[in-house]
Amino acid sequence: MIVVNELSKVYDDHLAVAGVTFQLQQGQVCGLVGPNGAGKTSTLRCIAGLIGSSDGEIRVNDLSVTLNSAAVKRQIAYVPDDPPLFDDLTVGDHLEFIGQIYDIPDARTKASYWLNRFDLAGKYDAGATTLSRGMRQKLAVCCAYLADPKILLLDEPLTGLDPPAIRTLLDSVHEMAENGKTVILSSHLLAMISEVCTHLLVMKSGQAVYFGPKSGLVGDGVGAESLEAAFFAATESSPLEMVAT
Ligand SMILES: Nc1ncnc2c1ncn2[C@@H]1O[C@H](COP(=O)(O)OP(=O)(O)OP(=O)(O)O)[C@@H](O)[C@H]1O
Repeated sequence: MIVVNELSKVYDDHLAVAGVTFQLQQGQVCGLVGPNGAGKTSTLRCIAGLIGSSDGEIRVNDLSVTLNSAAVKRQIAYVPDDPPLFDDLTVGDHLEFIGQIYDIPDARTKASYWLNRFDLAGKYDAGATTLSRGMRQKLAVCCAYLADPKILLLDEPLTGLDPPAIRTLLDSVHEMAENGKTVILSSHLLAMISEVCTHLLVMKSGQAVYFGPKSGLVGDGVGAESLEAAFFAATESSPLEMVAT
């Protein structure tokens, strides 16, 4: 479970995240959307404990990200939009490394499973620097899945993926949620993420202009036929009008 309460992040004198509040339970998938510079990555990095928040509180399964940083990090996998792989390691080395540091039983078998699903098995011995952008993204997702975290933070994971990999990613996110994990998925590819999200957090200029179930923003009776239409409606209206209660 993730509880974010009045989160703010200031860089120098720039307010990147301005009092964002939301909660997610086990098994929920939250689509994090908003225009460029809205504060999505900053929010994810604060939750992952990679950068400090300037104000507010973040709790992960009842642990404070600030006070219990190490314990929280063990429960979270964060996949950034430009995964920082180790240049000197192969694809297989990356997964073996994750298997060792997280002490994962049957790590090799599980790694093979994810490599096969993401069509990366043929690259097992390839060096990280020889991978295409999409392959790097797939390897980072495989590493995150292998670590078997309770919480997955995926920052624009679809960027650079081919259509089969996008399908695999979306299917796997759905499966992760069914297995009780909490997932936050940031993306500009609204139509694609819409199918897997149970919740939406729409950000604009650092503020949450909507947080709530997807059904509160998209679908019958709420005015928006698609997440794209809802996105434009939410990001073009006043923040306070759209925050769910
Ligand atoms: N390290 C930093 N130092 C200073 N300003 C930063 C830093 N990182 C982000 N910002 C600023 O904070 C704001 C939010 O950036 P952030 O990367 O969180 O947005 P985003 O919603 O993820 O954007 P995008 O959709 O383009 O990836 C932007 O104005 C950005 O310029």
